[in-house]
Amino acid sequence: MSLHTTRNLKIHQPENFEFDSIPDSHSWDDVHDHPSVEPIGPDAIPVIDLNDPKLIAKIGKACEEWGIFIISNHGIESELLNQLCSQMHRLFALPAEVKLKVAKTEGNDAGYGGAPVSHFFPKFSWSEGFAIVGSPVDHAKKLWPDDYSSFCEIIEEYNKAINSLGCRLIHAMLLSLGVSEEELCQTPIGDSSKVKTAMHLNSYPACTNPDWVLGLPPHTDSAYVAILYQNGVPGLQVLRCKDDISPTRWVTVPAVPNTFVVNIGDLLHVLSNGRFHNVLHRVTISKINRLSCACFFGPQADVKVGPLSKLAGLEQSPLYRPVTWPGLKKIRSVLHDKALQAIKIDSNYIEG
Ligand SMILES: O=C(O)CCC(=O)C(=O)O
Ligand SMILES: [Fe+2]
Repeated sequence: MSLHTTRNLKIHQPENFEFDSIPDSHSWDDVHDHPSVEPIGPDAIPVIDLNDPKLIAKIGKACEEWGIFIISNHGIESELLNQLCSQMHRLFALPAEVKLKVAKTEGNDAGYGGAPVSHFFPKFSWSEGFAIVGSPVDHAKKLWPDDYSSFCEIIEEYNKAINSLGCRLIHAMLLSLGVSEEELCQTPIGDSSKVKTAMHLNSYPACTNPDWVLGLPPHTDSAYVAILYQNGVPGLQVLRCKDDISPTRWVTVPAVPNTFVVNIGDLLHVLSNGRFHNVLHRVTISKINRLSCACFFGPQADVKVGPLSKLAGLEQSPLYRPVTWPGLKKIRSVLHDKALQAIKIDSNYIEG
């Protein structure tokens, strides 16, 4: 088995997902640290219709209580989603040596490899990924020298559609926090020209014995918000902490056709002064190949994000120091899940 373990490419060659038995390198000890439960009863993940007249209130409640929700009636054509899915199949079906031509390199977030979060864990994830930041054309030319344009066209079309959906959702989230329509454009997050996206295509190969493998280990996302398309195969789980009814558990997010999953990342948790829940999530594996496309929305590199002054006013003091998106990613690359702790107003952490 050939393992690629350079800093940005913690991944093994894709053809080697066909193991006779799960090797120790891919077998996680703590997959069953908490029970996995179905999304029913009090654990039913909110489903929000974007045409709902009570949209703002429902989104605000879901962001506070769950940090994740499913959206329907989003207006993105199912034909475009099918085409995106076909392009993802086409990409991940390429021979390993072709995909490795576009492997991520030091200091470059774009390209083929594992998720950045993988480096904190001793085991390998059962997944491969391809990150797109800006145009994918240079990478696509290396992958399909004679036919790269169909991939780029679909990615571009999807990017446009998901961007306007993302900005619409961010606006609704800000309105739910009490920011007025007039104030929206004055905040960097409310000004859609200042919102930046990154797209992660993920493939989670089928596994005959999936009980002790993980597609992605537990993590929060650094961005404001992520919008996830999944190919009809469930796998994503979110952590719900112990409450009056149940112990701490992993709730499986359903894969409802023609919907997207929206989850809150660290930067919206900071901006909302801790009101919105940056939900911890992971990906489990099944006997069916799963594909997903996660689009992350965050501020331009030079924008500092701190608690909205409206929320961190007289009644509640600000909890966090302002931070840029690259700044937060850098702190996460050192401190992993303690990064937000480090930017708390009362922390002594000094950025290196
Ligand atoms: O594939 C998924 O369901 C989730 C992906 C994810 O969490 C990520 O890319 O950060
Ligand atoms: Fe994530």
